[in-house]
Amino acid sequence: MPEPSRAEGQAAAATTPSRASFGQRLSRAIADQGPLCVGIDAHPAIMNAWSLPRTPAGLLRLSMTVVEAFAGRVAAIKPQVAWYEAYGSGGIAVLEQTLEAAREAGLLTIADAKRGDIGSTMEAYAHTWLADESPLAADAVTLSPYLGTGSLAPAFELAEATGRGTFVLALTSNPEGAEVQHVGGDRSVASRVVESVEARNAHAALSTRPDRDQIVTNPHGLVVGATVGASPAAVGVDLGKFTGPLLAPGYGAQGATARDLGVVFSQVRGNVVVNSSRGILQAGPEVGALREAAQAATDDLRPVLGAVSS
Ligand SMILES: O=c1ccn([C@@H]2O[C@H](COP(=O)(O)O)[C@@H](O)[C@H]2O)c(=O)[nH]1
Repeated sequence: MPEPSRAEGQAAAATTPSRASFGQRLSRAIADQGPLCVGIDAHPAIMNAWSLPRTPAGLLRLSMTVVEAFAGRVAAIKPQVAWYEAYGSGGIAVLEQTLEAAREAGLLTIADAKRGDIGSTMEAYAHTWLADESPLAADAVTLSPYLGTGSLAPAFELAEATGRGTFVLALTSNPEGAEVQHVGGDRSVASRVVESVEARNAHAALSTRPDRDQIVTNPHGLVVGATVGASPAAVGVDLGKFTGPLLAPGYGAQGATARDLGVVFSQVRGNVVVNSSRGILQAGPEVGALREAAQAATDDLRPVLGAVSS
């Protein structure tokens, strides 16, 4: 691996062809395709339902079918990195191929890697997911702030330098998340994470609020589960004031509905991307059936989360 450093980010900025920021690209994709993000989760139940072997070849078939089915039809795809790592080096090679195929198809990718470590190690994670020359570069990566949001700085810097994005776990969709994220009441752990990510967006200084076309340009987003109900306000998180994109897992297989999303994101329009993995993939393996499932989800979500015209 080439030496990752702060200088690398600056060098990358100098060589990256000028393109819209991740926030802009995602916001436009949501406006054009709707708020759905299809997750690639090679869960055994899905592999079995698709009659795929649980091998790198099966994983490749699943992944390429998702890219073929959804390029130009959903806002983004979110490969769950854990299911690629589960196959060792063969799985990582498939992830590289998947990210490349999505890039060529013009489909935005969010690598769900949930990385977070001390700053020096974070430089390596940042390089892996966010450097132009990395075979695993995605449009954005999910990050865990458990070692302190400041420790994620190498990823924030490289994302800003290369026009990519980050999504930091704030209020996750699993019920156990509350035991850590809600601590502190209206000055909760989650609210402090949100504050730090917002400060980083202000530092990136692309914009302070959606412009009149509801385009959110800032690169750093949050993961806020579709299942969290009215808890953001209760723990001091005002999503209406947040200026980056929001990634909402939990719709579909985890039980959250469009109505639930309307509660969580009542103050937010236009910059929420909603993940559904098993809920969509269970319609496969036929491309037509997958597209129908995605269209039904998009039609369900658009009235609740679509951009408002100004
Ligand atoms: O808070 C979180 C953060 C990430 N996830 C991930 O999203 C998908 C959800 O899959 P479904 O099949 O739609 O339930 C999965 O990769 C999770 O690791 C999450 O669910 N909640």
